[in-house]
Amino acid sequence: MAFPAGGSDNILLITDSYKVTHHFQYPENTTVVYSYFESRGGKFPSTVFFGLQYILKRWLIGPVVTKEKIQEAKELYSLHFGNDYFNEEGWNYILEHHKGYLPLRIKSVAEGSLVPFKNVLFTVENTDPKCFWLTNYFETLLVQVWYPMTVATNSRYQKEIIAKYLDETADNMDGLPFKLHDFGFRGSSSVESAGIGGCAHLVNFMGTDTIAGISTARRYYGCQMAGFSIPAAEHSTITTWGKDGEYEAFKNMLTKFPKGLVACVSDSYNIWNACEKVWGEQLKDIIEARDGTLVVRPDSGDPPEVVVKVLDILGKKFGTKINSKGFKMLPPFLRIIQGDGISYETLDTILTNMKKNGWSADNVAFGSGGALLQRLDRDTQKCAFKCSYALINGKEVNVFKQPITDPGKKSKKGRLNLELQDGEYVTMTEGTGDPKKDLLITVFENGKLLRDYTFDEVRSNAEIDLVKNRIK
Ligand SMILES: O=C1OCCC/C1=C\Nc1ccccc1
Repeated sequence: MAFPAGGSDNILLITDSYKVTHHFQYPENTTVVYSYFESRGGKFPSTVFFGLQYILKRWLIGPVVTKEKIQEAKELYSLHFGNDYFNEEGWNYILEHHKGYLPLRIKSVAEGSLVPFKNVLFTVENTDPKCFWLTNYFETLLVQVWYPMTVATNSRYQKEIIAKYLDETADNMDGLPFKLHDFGFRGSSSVESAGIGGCAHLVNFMGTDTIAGISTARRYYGCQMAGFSIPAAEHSTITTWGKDGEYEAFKNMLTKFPKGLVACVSDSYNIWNACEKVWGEQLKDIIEARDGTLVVRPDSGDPPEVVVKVLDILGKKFGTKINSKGFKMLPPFLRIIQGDGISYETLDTILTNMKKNGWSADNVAFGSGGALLQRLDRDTQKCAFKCSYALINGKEVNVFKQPITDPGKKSKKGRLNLELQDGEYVTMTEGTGDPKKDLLITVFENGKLLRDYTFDEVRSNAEIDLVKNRIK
């Protein structure tokens, strides 16, 4: 998919106001500013690096600087500051000497990599000595990678929890890719965010209702179909049949979708009655004869209790079998999806209660919305972008901050490499790294994308090694 050369967006406006004044503030004869991005720590010990490619393709590749954009920015910043701070000369230089392509080099760890915090994830430096001021101009945009990275990370750690319970209570792991379904489109702050976050979740899973995420994977990661869904009811398609019409509504679901998977929200009035009487008696024969699987969806109540109670009722009505790990399984034509109150924090409580009551994790899939795509911020993984090196008057300077008021905010010094030593990631600082061992790959240089990851590659890099992770 060719990308519009710079598109219609004005990249000169995609920054923080104060950065427009920073070209005045560096030392005289600064010719290189080199900065890096890291997770300093936070909720999860490692981070799935993902989403830089989206930002590069969406905003930075091609001749993104034009005469018109310079003019628009000049006018806007003059009004915004009430003064003439805009670096017109600097941007005209990029237009004239680089034909509007950004003279930057960005090196990053492979997308999908799981990297422990406090390791360099990507670096940015100017490739033209006159454009020292450009490196940090794009901090604002590049640091937004915190979002896809954090969604991919949060989603991945939920995958590890589910994998653990499947390992302990299921015959195999085959169902894992479809165990956490994205319900988060409506709870996202924008269609663009849903696309980015929805795509990030699909690094780890194959089930989603967030179509925007599918579109993002198609357009930015070359993946024709990154996720799948099935016919499913919502409350309106049940409640429009009336309080006394739930049997008709449910029967209609089974009639209109006679084969394959079909999900039906069952808590509109009384889920215990729905499971016991409607699914368990009135529609029992159709369900048992059906060439497919009915997925019952609770959507209220205390999740650990509700899931087990629904399993118990359906198990009593339809029977159960004990699997190879000694846990109960519903018949193959019956499953549950719990799409309410699901998050990294609550998954374990539900799965442990199921296990305590003898139920295999394989009976249930989960849906997650706001917690999956929205209840995160840049601080969740403490993402930061800092200058660590500069060339001033031809002299190399290792640049750093070390606030007396927060040692945790100390930044790394010098040029950085990311290396594997005894299977562990190590960040080499102050230029001590071996370039031949550097895992930071040049993905962007002078407006060109040098490495285009496929979604399959990203997924492969992010794969959970179930043997390595086999939780004892
Ligand atoms: O029940 C289901 O079974 C599996 C397919 C999706 C699904 C429900 N989707 C959904 C989307 C957005 C908000 C709430 C639910």
